[in-house]
Amino acid sequence: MKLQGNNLSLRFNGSDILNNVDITVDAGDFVGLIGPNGAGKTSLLRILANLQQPDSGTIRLDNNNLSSINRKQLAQTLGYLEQGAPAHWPLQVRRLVELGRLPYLSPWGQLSGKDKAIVDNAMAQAEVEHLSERIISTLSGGERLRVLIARMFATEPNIVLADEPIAALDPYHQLHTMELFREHCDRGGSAVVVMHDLNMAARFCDRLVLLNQGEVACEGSVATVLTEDNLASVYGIYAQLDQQSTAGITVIPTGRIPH
Ligand SMILES: Nc1ncnc2c1ncn2[C@@H]1O[C@H](COP(=O)(O)OP(=O)(O)OP(=O)(O)O)[C@@H](O)[C@H]1O
Repeated sequence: MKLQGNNLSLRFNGSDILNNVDITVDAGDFVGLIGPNGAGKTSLLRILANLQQPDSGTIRLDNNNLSSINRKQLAQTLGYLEQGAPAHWPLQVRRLVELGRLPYLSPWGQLSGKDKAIVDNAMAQAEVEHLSERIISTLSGGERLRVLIARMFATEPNIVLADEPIAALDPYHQLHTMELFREHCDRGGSAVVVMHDLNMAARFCDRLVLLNQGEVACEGSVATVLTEDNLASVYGIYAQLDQQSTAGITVIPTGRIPH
């Protein structure tokens, strides 16, 4: 599926949060959405997820306007992981992951054997089966995040939109989570993932979109976007780039540029 946002603009209290942003996500694409704090990444992701209406611009899913697609179909197609992975109710972990099947159930419908197998699989993929009986509010931040990743994948969405999914994870689970997104895209799905870890973005993403002050400062391949000039002008840092690293391009921030 193809998700395409054109000329997206958003204003809050008279300030431009997003200004004529274009973004295209094709089937199989793993897009890293990067940029400094306050650049507009979460705002853009929420617009793509149909959780926030832009002040202007259009979003199309396979050439259909997002607003013309029924909510159930949209809920089956778009998976969204909120920043900070909040859990609003003290639910048992397994029940929470089962909520990922809601977009497929009729009102008061029960989970089928197939639904339960998909939930089992999502929990196994995210390595959270051992937490199954726990109450979500008693989990650590990283554990809760992995449960919410399981819930997102339990929906079997075609397009996943994840806001800083690895920020609270240890290195093992960072790699594991990035591999889950990568595998999802290699199976023909697609992902837009907001990240501050430029090295992980460089290693796993096909393309990067660099936002700065609500505008796309640069987009394209990792090598196109992660340049010393872009890191200086957008992040305000000096950085060494290692192009020969076995992990792809690695970025070593070496200092702040005084402003
Ligand atoms: N409801 C709101 N009212 C007013 N301003 C808002 C609102 N939501 C976001 N903003 C502002 O919009 C700008 C972009 O916010 P956004 O959360 O999209 O940034 P971000 O790139 O995701 O940042 P971070 O990396 O810190 O998470 C920020 O300056 C923020 O303060």
